[in-house]
Amino acid sequence: MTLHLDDLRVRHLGECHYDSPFSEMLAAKKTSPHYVAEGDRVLLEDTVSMLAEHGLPPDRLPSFEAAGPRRKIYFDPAHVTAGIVTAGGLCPGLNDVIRGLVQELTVHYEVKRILGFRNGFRGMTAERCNDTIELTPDRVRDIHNAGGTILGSSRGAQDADEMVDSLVLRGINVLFVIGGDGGMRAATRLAAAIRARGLDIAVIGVPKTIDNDLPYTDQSFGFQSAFAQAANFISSVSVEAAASPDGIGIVKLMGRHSGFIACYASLARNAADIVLIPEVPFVLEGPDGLLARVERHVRAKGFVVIVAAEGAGQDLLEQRGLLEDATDASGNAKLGDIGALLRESITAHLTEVGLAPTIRYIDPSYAIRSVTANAYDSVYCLRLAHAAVHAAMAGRTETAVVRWRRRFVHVPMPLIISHRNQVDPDGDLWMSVLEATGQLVQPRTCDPLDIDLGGRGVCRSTAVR
Ligand SMILES: Nc1ncnc2c1ncn2[C@@H]1O[C@H](COP(=O)(O)OP(=O)(O)O)[C@@H](O)[C@H]1O
Ligand SMILES: O=P(O)(O)OC[C@H]1O[C@](O)(COP(=O)(O)O)[C@@H](O)[C@@H]1O
Ligand SMILES: [Mg+2]
Repeated sequence: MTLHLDDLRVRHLGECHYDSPFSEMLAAKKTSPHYVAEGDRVLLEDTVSMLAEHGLPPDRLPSFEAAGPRRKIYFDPAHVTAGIVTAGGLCPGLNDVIRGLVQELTVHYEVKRILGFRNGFRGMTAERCNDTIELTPDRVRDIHNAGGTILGSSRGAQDADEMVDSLVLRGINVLFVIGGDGGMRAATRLAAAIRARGLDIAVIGVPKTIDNDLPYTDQSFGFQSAFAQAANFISSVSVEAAASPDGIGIVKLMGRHSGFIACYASLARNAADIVLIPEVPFVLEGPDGLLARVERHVRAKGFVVIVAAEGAGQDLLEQRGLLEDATDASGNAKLGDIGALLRESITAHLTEVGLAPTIRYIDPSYAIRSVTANAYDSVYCLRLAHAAVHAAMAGRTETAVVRWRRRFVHVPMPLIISHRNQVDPDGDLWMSVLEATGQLVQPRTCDPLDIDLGGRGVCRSTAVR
């Protein structure tokens, strides 16, 4: 999709007339390698060839508005009531973002009232109209020490008009939505309903996804903490598989349509022989199939470690009638169990060829996303929260704050949901995975002499990858 400068312009509620608390501090600031001045923009693309292809002068090149404080703001902070909602699956760092929003709103902008909606958008329905928590600096002081979200979260559709009523009822004029693709879709619809009624309410999104499936953002917050946790399970399964005769280690990791967690967790340990992701189809049978590859690994080095994203191989499950055509409350596809299919088909195949496999299968599931944010993600969450507050106070709306090529920028919300971020099979991440696992080459079988000498471990070097 080719984007033009105008596609990347964010919506404003109106002119900014109030002095911001940062006015003086910003007066002398200019763009530098470490700062983007408020009037400057950040390029969408970063290679010479992509930029040259546009054939445009620099000020017409597709670019994002820089995030950060403005000298003038739209809202009078004394008249702001802010709302915060967390939607969709959990992700490390949700509490860090909530805490950062509350601290920035109160400390610098001196906003007096902040309400957190309970249990996602559900808390914004007429039925649950009192489902809010008053958020104060005291209330949020220690919340980053726990995973999850103090507000709760949920899936399932809500009526946009009902949610607008709920905002009006509470006098909320600034709403922060921390959510994934579904949450950003809901926020976009909500913002459209607000616009249709001519209301002065800013809606700012902070994209959240452990799957890293939202575009126009560097790795989303919490992703690093989640894949670090996932990597621990790969280590466990590797140890188990290596210590078992004909050991088969399988780890199934979250990632519905995008295999980023599987890729990064595998690279973090560099212990996987095979990584399976939704973006790269594979077959089970035949000389190039997964089963033959697994057999070669087992014969070559005595064991094999497989990391599968939960969305991998769904076509194989469908062919076998193992896929129910169902969705969750938010309309997300319910997946078939690729881990079970691998476990069963590998056991059957290896038994048939005369091996005696020991299967070690781990599905850490929620254990990777319920953890607290690591230090890196905590910093990231805090800076996103600051950017979100600045954007809202400056009257931006239907806008997400993201980090793009290491700069914090504003992205129009419709772009964030325009497509899904996926691992590019032609990209350098997948190339790194192929290099690390050796999936490009066939595993070499051991020298018969090695085997005679009893060394199942003899070939456990990179030489047999
Ligand atoms: N297409 C949509 N239009 C409006 N609201 C949506 C849409 N998709 C999801 N939502 C709402 O957003 C919330 C979170 O969505 P969900 O897909 O469960 O998680 P996530 O935000 O993590 O992707 C749910 O309450 C859901 O109803
Ligand atoms: O929380 P649920 O409903 O069990 O869904 C699990 C799904 O949530 C995720 O963790 C994240 O999905 P969302 O970003 O849509 O919330 C997926 O990796 C996983 O498939
Ligand atoms: Mg989602």
